[in-house]
Amino acid sequence: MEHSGPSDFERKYDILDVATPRHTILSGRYKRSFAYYTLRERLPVILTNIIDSLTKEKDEIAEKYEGEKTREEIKTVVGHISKLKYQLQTDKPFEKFLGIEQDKEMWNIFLEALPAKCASFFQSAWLYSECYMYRRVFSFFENTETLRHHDYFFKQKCKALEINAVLNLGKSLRSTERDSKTFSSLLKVNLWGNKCDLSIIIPTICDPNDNVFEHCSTLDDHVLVDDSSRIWKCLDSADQSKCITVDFVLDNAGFEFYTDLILADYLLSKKLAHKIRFHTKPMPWFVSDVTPVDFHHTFEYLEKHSSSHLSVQGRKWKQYLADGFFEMAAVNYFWSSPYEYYKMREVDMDLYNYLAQAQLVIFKGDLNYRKLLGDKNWDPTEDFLICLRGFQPTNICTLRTVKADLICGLEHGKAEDLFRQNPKWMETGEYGVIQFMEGSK
Ligand SMILES: O=P(O)(O)OC[C@@]1(O)O[C@H](CO)[C@@H](O)[C@@H]1O
Ligand SMILES: [Mn+2]
Repeated sequence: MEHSGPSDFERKYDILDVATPRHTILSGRYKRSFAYYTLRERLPVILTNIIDSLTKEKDEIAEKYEGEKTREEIKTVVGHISKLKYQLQTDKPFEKFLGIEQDKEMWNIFLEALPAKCASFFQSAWLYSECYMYRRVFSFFENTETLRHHDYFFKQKCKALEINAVLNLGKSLRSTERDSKTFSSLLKVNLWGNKCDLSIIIPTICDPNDNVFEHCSTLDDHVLVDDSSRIWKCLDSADQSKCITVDFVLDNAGFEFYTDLILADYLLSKKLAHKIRFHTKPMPWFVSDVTPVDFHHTFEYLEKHSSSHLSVQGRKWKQYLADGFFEMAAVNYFWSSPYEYYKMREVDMDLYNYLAQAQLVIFKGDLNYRKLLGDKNWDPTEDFLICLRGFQPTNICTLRTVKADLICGLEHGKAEDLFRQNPKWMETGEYGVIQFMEGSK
């Protein structure tokens, strides 16, 4: 096929018809990157879907909030989102936050520090553009009078909870032993729970007919790094005379969060931990991420479920919350900032020290992985320690299905094999990693 020259868009916005060069920050500048595809194709659709849901549900929303005033504000917000979509599609520069955003100082300091030539959607690091878009959308709602608490992703997150896979998993949980093999199986169920991410709808293990445990064991050759045994040792050998805390930096609501609760329950019931702390997002984030409302809604949903498997779990976990064995950590805006985690000490030392109290911090999902590594096209065999660039508050691990084109810690030749099988293997969620790093003493 004759190679067609650069399109007007590529010429106008200086897009290079290449994949992301090795050791380079992921960016929409590289046409053959997942960043470009996300910015060009996926994010405009996500913005359009928000506009559509606001338009279709305006009567229901007006009813829920303040009638005519809310209708007017929906119109205003739709206008803002339409303008944001235009800015995204024409590579406009990021704008400072000028409203009542609680974290606007942190965001404006970040935006001011960006070199002007890298401060627009396609010229910036993909991570910054994507975080900026979701943060900007929420600012339109938080600067209204009647829509400040409206979660425009809530219905989709509820659908991700009300699926048979939750019931299937609840039923398929056998009596679980306190051993590394069972622990590893539960880590893998949790890992594959991350495939259920609403920002990209892919054939997932949320198939209602799946027996999740059996399905997961067939995927073992898709776990590209498996540090399960090191994670087990980190917990199994912990000093039981101390209060052993495990933190979950959560990702997606729905089935994935249910698998987090299953794993958390196992850690408590087998005395691998005495307290579990959950970190949520302070606003609707990347479509599926858990907010405090989603967190509590999940417990209510389970408790009221017609299946005794789920209602017993819901009651037990609500009691864990009441008794302090489960704790939802205080909302922290760092989790909806654009900052990579190696910058946490500089930006929020209190959070870094808070995480340091835990025996283990479990980072869930792909966006957390991108922030751990810093959205850089590392050599796939690069050591996880190098990529973390000093972010070692305590022992950490990541449970991540591969949904973005960056990875580290692979055996030599593995990435090349996978690219030969499918050049898009890093975008499908078909592969995953369970990576561990000791905390720095
Ligand atoms: O953090 P999650 O929910 O696992 O995945 C989030 C995410 O990977 O989904 C999209 C597909 O890659 C990206 O835009 C974004 O980083
Ligand atoms: Mn997510």
